[in-house]
Amino acid sequence: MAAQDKKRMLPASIAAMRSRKKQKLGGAGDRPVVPPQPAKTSVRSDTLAWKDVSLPDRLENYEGFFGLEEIDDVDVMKDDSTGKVSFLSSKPAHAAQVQPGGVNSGDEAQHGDDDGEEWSGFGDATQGAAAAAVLAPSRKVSAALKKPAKQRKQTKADEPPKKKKEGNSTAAFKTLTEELTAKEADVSAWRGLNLSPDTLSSLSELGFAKPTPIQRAAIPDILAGHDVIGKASTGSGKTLAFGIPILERFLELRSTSHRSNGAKAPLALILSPTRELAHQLDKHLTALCSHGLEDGPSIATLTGGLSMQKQERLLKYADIVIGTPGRLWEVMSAGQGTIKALQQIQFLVVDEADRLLSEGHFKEVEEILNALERDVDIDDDNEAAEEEQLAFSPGERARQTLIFSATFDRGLQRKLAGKGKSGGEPKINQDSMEYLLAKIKFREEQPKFVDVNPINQLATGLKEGLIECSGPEKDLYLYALLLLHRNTRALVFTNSIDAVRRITPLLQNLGLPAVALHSGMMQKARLRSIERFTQASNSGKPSSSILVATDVAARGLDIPNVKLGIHYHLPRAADTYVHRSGRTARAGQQGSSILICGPEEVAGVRRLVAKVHAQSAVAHEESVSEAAKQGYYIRTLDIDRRIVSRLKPRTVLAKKLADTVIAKEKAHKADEFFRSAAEELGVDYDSEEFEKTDNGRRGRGSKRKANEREAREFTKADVGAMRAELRALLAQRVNVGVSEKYLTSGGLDVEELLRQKEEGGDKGSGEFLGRVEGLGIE
Ligand SMILES: Nc1ncnc2c1ncn2[C@@H]1O[C@H](COP(=O)(O)OP(=O)(O)OP(=O)(O)O)[C@@H](O)[C@H]1O
Repeated sequence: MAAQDKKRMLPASIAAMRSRKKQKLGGAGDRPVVPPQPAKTSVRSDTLAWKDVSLPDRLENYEGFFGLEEIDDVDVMKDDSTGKVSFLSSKPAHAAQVQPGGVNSGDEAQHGDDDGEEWSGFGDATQGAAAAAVLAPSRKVSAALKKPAKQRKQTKADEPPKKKKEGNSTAAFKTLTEELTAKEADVSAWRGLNLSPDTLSSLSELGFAKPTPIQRAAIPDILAGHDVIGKASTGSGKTLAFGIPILERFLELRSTSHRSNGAKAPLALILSPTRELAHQLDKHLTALCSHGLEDGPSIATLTGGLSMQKQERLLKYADIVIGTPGRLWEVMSAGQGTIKALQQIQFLVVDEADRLLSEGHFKEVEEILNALERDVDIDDDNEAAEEEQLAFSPGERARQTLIFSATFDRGLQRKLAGKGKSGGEPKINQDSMEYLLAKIKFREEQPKFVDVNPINQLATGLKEGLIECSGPEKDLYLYALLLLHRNTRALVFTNSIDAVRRITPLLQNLGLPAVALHSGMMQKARLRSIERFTQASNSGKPSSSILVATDVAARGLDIPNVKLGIHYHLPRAADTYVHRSGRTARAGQQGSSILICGPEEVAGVRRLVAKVHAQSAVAHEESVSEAAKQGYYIRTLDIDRRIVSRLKPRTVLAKKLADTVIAKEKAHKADEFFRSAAEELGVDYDSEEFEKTDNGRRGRGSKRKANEREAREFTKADVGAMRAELRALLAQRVNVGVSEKYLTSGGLDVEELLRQKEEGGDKGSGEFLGRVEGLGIE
């Protein structure tokens, strides 16, 4: 951009600055007091020491804007009557030409003479700081602000962040790490993988005596520099299957490279489909990298819901970057040099790859993959800097791509395993995993496909069963199941946020320790829920904790000792069933997965579960539907319905209470909304009148609306009375029909009932308990 162009644009930018300043100061009369300053002389704008301001890497939306310059310590004077502007500086720039008479000449002069109004910056600065936008030929002009450097709040922006120690990132996963920190183990079983002493000592401290099958199979291939697509059942240690080789490479580079403590290009980028999983990955890798290591890699986790500035700062100094696609793309697009830094990663990991493509992530994943390609976004004028940056990573090699999941689309699996049908290229569905794989530039033509569970996608310690009941009875059966698993960590899956919002208070009203998790919650509340859920039974003796969640909790979450997964709503797809069920029976433990189905859902769910079990058909080249036909038949659990029906009055009341509170909150919010809308329009709003009009409408949801209306009309006293009644019901013993022992408000005395059973007590009660606890399928 020629100096001439800058000069001609300045007046407009100053006008823009001036009008903003007026808004902020409320006119000249409100001008802040300017402290004494060194003598300043008038200089020409084009002779000032303008400095380039670095801009975000991607500027698609800036409409021709291609440069920004700033200047500090300059006062701008404007004559309101003539529009004439002059610049006063205490330290004229190298080439600054002081003008006789103190008035600018050149283009600025056409704005008239100076009448002395002093422009003193933008309100919170005592010294003016100006910045001029340098534009493309469209000649649009705008102005931007920057406080003088010395006045900028002393943030730690320019300092490398303190290295995160294990446990610092989010309290939510603290307990997870604590549980990881078991006793030191003999790690001789890892020897064959040729890991460094540092990594072995870390594994020993974590108590991981031997590699899991996916670790044993994938680590050598990754260390040998191959691209790897890894498939293994849920809870089988996939995180460390890619985490250990990343740590190995870090250690290798650390001992030979010029990596310093300053800003650097990251070594690995890990994409995660959910925020919770991203934070958990952080926790697992932090645990791996901080045990037994003096100076391990720095990890930055970029997820929505938390401070973007802080995450951007951490990113500058990170060796390993973990991110959800939305936030990562936001940071990449807005950052300065972020894309270039990320283009230098040596590992790209796509965790839970199939999920990344669903639920609206696809576009961002595609953008990220495009941007990561090295020939994209290279600024021609800046080739030298580019080369310098690329040279920064010593021994740089082409990026390795690692893709992991417990579930891959069957057709793709066959293809990856080299069993794909020969013949013409099939049309690739744009939302498919295959499409993603086509987008990724693997370093090898054929990535290694490592499948350690070709036959079984589900953990071996998992028991499955279903409970059949009518739709409206689902709450009742859920309550009964949870009562029967009183001292258990249980996860309840629903298909909607509304259901989580309804079921959580319902269970709480029934005295159960339920917490909610869904994507509509604030990020901090999400982490708090996981923390509460995780901590509840870490106190020593078993105690129950219940997480009611949408499928945001279905993938990857590694919460120890979850013994029961309940599908309150049926999973919509086979892979969702696998991942939901995979929250239990992890790392070789036992667990149960129970589906609560309406009568019309049973046939479909049987097919879905059979399909999951029929994965063996893929391995054996049979058709899945054939295998499903003769294959796995999920058992219906035999619950004593008479006993469950005795829990009905309390469940109905607890539901009514929960619905009342929700309806009142909803009404309050709607009322606020209409009131402020009416205010804006200048019309009267009468909520009762509005209600009457609304009542007149019939159609879908009118019964629900009628219930809501009824619930809204309950007074405080009504609600109080309902609570009292519920308390009384919960205090009553529920006769289990055949035993001296009862279900009470404090829950079920399972031990006592089981003891009775063992002692040959009443068979009926024991049957009820025994069948459900053991799922009747042993
Ligand atoms: N070698 C090992 N020995 C013992 N435990 C291990 C080992 N490797 C990992 N683990 C533990 O196993 C648990 C499950 O690991 P991880 O979360 O990596 O499973 P995953 O395969 O990624 O599961 P998902 O498919 O559900 O995401 C974790 O608690 C982890 O600490």
